Amino acid sequence: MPVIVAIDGPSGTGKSSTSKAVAAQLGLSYLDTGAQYRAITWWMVTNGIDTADPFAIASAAGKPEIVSGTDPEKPAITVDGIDVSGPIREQDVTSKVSAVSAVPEVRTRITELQRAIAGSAVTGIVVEGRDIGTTVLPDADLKVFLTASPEARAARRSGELEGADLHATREALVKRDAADSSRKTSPLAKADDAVEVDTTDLTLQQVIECVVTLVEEKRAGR
Ligand SMILES: Nc1ncnc2c1ncn2[C@@H]1O[C@H](COP(=O)(O)OP(=O)(O)O)[C@@H](O)[C@H]1O
Ligand SMILES: Nc1ccn([C@@H]2O[C@H](COP(=O)(O)OP(=O)(O)O)[C@@H](O)[C@H]2O)c(=O)n1
Repeated sequence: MPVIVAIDGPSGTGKSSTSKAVAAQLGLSYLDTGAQYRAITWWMVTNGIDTADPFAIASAAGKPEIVSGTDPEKPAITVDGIDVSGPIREQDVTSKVSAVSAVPEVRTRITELQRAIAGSAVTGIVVEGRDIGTTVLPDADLKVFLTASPEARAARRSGELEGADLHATREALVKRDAADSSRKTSPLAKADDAVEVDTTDLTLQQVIECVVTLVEEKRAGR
């Protein structure tokens, strides 16, 4: 039976790094759902859609064709055949993604894609995001909710960007968490049956081992 693992949590808690490593170690597929929301946001920006106008976003939501790779060793994402893995990480997209992903028509479209990808994973899949355990895959075999202090998350994120200001990074993270947690449609939230792991004082390796153990316990029926 394929194993379905949902990993949710705010930005910088270690979802992507942990999910990729767990999937690679256990021979599972991997899906970065944040990259899909970033990709649709990139398309809106590139096509001159006003990201502050939910009606404009809603009417364009069905237009871009988003294709996600599921190999944890080389995650890939294209929009209308264009590789957008670089551009979707740029500041402009990061600052607009919460507004775009709050639009119900966007979420319906992307959620359908996510369910189709998860349903076709032969050995199973690790899917990471904000609403995977609560909305996208409520019947997942294992749900993990990662947390970490805003200070630790900001330090991790600013470590990735040359010349990043720690204070500004922290403010931007907290603002995005608030927008993602307060939207009406499938907000960032811990599912009741998710295992919460606070990664503030854990190394990435410790978090990976913890999640691998949880998956193995589930597979063994414990
Ligand atoms: N437990 C950890 N301790 C220290 N650094 C970490 C830890 N987990 C992840 N990181 C680093 O923090 C950054 C953000 O991690 P990432 O997996 O992208 O988080 P998320 O997907 O939740 O935003 C990456 O540079 C990653 O290497
Ligand atoms: N399942 C998901 C995943 C991401 N998102 C949105 O996409 C944004 C970017 O997600 P991400 O996982 O790439 O963000 P980081 O953790 O990399 O900073 C989030 O801030 C949410 O607004 C969402 O709404 N639902």
